[in-house]
Amino acid sequence: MMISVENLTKRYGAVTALDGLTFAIESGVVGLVGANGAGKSTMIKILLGLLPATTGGARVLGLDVATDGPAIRQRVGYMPEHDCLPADMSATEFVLHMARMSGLPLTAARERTADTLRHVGLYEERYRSMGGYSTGMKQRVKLAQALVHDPGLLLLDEPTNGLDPAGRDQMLALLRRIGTEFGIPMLVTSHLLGELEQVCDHIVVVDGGRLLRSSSTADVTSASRILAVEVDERVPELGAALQAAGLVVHPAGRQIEVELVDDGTYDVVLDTVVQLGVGLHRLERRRHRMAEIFRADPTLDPDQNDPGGNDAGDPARAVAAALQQKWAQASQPASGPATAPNTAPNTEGGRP
Ligand SMILES: Nc1ncnc2c1ncn2[C@@H]1O[C@H](COP(=O)(O)OP(=O)(O)OP(=O)(O)O)[C@@H](O)[C@H]1O
Repeated sequence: MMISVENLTKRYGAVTALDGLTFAIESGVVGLVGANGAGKSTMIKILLGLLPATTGGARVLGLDVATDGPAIRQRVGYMPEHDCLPADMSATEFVLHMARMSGLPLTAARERTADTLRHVGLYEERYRSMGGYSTGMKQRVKLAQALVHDPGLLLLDEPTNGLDPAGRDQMLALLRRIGTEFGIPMLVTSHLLGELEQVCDHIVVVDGGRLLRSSSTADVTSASRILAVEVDERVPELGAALQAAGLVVHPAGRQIEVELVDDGTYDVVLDTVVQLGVGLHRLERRRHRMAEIFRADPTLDPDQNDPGGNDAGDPARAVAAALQQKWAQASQPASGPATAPNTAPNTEGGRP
């Protein structure tokens, strides 16, 4: 078991940062998502054995956070949220220092430092002082120092914090590679659900210190009650014809999205396509995208709350009840066949 948390509560005086959380994660890339102040950093510090829980407990890689903190920190790589890099050191000096601190002998530490800096894409700049680094480069040094001792688990606190959209995408791609190619399990925190959806196998959502949901990404992004229809031509005419046939349709670029009423909806779409004489490329139930679950309510939309792709505007705190309802709606199994005949594979899955 990678992480198990049992009835975990953490209070700072009158502030309850974590409130009776229970969840367990076997392995893989796990996202811990919540608005700023939801308790994510507190959770990571408890998992590292750096901060005692008020009540309840947790185990990391089978070790008890209350008693095995040093052993956990030896086996786990930690990337802190805030800037913590000495400006006058180079990436090589710093990462080498951290490798030595974790107990690696000098030759092995030198080799691991060079390899790790290459993996995170910092090889060229490795001898420059970090004071001159961009935010993206600093985030990659922080990731490198977490990776350098070949940990059994990575705990990454807001690795995309402060990055522009391109920098975010690069960091997410890097994390995905570390998770899949190197097979290192990790817990990644973010206040942006949409970006965690891209890299995580499992998502844990916290709000105001309480657990809203812990489930696999595939469960959350279960099939929606929307049919995606793609034809080779005459898209607007098909939309109008489907509307005339009594269906609710939404144009979506070169596709049309049709609200699924029942199994008969498939027949109406197929008949209409045949009548128009156009070629059908795709007809299938679309999967939910996580960010979409928030979209109906702008205060819960992570992208709208973070329009510039940076943390200038903190997202509004999620409203627990509304959020829970949206999760529930999104994961309701819809009836009817998952795909219609003659459908192409669903190639979605990237960013909305
Ligand atoms: N040392 C502390 N003393 C008092 N309150 C604290 C302390 N650390 C955190 N808190 C409070 O606990 C709550 C959870 O904070 P935490 O930093 O864990 O949240 P977070 O989800 O990581 O948010 P952020 O991304 O902004 O760091 C917040 O209300 C915060 O103000």
